[in-house]
Amino acid sequence: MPIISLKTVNFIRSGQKILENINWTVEKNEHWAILGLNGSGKSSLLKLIMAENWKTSGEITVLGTRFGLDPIPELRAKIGIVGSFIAERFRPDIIAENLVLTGRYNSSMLYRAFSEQDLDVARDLMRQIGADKLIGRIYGTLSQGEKQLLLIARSLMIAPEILILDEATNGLDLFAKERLLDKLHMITQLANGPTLLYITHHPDEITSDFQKTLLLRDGKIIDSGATKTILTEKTLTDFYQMPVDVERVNGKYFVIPKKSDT
Ligand SMILES: Nc1ncnc2c1ncn2[C@@H]1O[C@H](COP(=O)(O)OP(=O)(O)OP(=O)(O)O)[C@@H](O)[C@H]1O
Repeated sequence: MPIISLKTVNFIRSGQKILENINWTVEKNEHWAILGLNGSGKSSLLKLIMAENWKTSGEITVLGTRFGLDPIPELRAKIGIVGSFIAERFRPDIIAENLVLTGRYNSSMLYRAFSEQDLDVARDLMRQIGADKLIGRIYGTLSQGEKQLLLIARSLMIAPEILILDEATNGLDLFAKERLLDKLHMITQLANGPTLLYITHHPDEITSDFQKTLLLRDGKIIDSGATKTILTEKTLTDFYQMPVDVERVNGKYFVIPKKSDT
């Protein structure tokens, strides 16, 4: 049974069709990249899956929860999210491991009493993903890359079944980006690790960890399937509606707009 199923889903706001006729299924441990230009509906799609947006019509089932029929709060506790709209929710003076611990309560502050043992669990998680140097650091003083790493540790606090990364490499330099992709690779190797949904503008970030890719344009799925059949010159030229070349270097896909002769 798929862990995510969307059938003829539409999402309309302010009279605008933001997502139209979305049909998509995700199987457990099938990691997906979602590629689209600005405003194509990528964030709206992930917010639908997390029930932060509510569908206008169609059927959505995520981890066995049928939207509109089953309770949603338990579902949210099974989905981890990393993205700038989460990063902005924390006070700059929060200590790194305390921020990681907030993941357990799906909140941006620690409202409840917590013990040193609780913080040890958070610290262990930070060590597991190679963020040990951040233990004891103040969130507001961290670099973009360090903040992203912390948010990944936070999202793993609940051992999520689905981990959504929304433009997680925003603001990262070349090497920090590579380290983050390596961390994601580590996560795909975890026993009982989450299924990843990786939202990006950049095809070169779609590593071999992402077996499937979905192309979104103007709120519609233009194509989806095995990454190697999607990230081709023909499919991407149709998708971008601009001629592009696709080059593979060290297993990465680089998409280069073709220059016109004039
Ligand atoms: N609640 C809303 N009301 C009105 N319009 C909305 C709403 N939410 C999203 N939109 C519009 O829907 C479109 C898709 O937005 P969305 O944020 O999903 O795109 P995106 O692909 O994530 O873009 P980006 O790559 O720029 O982050 C945009 O034109 C946006 O302005």
